Amino acid sequence: MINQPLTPQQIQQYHQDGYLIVRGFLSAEEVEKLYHTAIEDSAISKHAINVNDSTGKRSKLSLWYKPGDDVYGLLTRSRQLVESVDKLLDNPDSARSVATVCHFHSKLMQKEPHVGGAWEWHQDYGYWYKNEFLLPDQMMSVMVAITDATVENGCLQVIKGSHKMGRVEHGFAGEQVGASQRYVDLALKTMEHLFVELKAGDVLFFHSNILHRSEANLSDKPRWSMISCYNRQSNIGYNDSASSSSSITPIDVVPNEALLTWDAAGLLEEGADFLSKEADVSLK
Ligand SMILES: O=C(O)CCC(=O)C(=O)O
Ligand SMILES: [Fe+2]
Repeated sequence: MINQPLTPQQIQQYHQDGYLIVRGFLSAEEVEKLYHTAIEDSAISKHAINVNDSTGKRSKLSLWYKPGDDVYGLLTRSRQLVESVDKLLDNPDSARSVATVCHFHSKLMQKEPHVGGAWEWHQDYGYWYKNEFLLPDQMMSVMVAITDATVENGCLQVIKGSHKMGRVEHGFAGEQVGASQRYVDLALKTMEHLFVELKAGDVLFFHSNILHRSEANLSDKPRWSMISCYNRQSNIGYNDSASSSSSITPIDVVPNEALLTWDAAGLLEEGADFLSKEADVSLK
């Protein structure tokens, strides 16, 4: 894992564009460990949820709230990741800073070859608004590429700078929540539409209000990624009961080397708070 703070230029770029790519964030050895766990840990497949897109293609994801001592938990809790997030989130109380970064949830996105479905244009805050979080600048997502993500296998797409629009109206699109097509079309008149291709080990930080989508995976290659969502402790989700308050519990930060050197646990079979589809208020 790289071991250096984000630069002022990177921070400025995030605020301007609504996203920031950090290439080579993870080493090949770290990516290998994450990939093998994704394939081998039975908790991941056991708790996978299928989400259909509007054409009936199926995306698989496993979502959990409390980050544990498994390799994914150690990554989301790593000093490098948490300090980077801290630099990017709005901070009402600069004195406390890193100690106020919380983990809302993480999900392992499994876009399988030929099967993995598309995601409609949306803002993550389109979902989270329904959880009654009030402050979108205190929330963000971090996508870690576990495999290469390309145009062919359905990489993420963003509308650069669209986070500055604030929250856009969302409605249902199949089993997903989608942003108002009218506002997406208007945004695309002046803002740049970009395909975010990532190499395994690259990391994409993105604002909760940036408009993003992805296409189905029509290729022979899997597109796996982990998306971790972070929140500042001061931002209370008043309708966030499902997450047993993980979103306002400061992260127990671990050293960067924990991912490779600690004796990682499995993703807990029993008692781990994986999401079931029925429990998600933002999908209702
Ligand atoms: O994995 C993707 O392509 C997008 C998923 C996404 O945006 C989400 O789950 O909020
Ligand atoms: Fe999203």
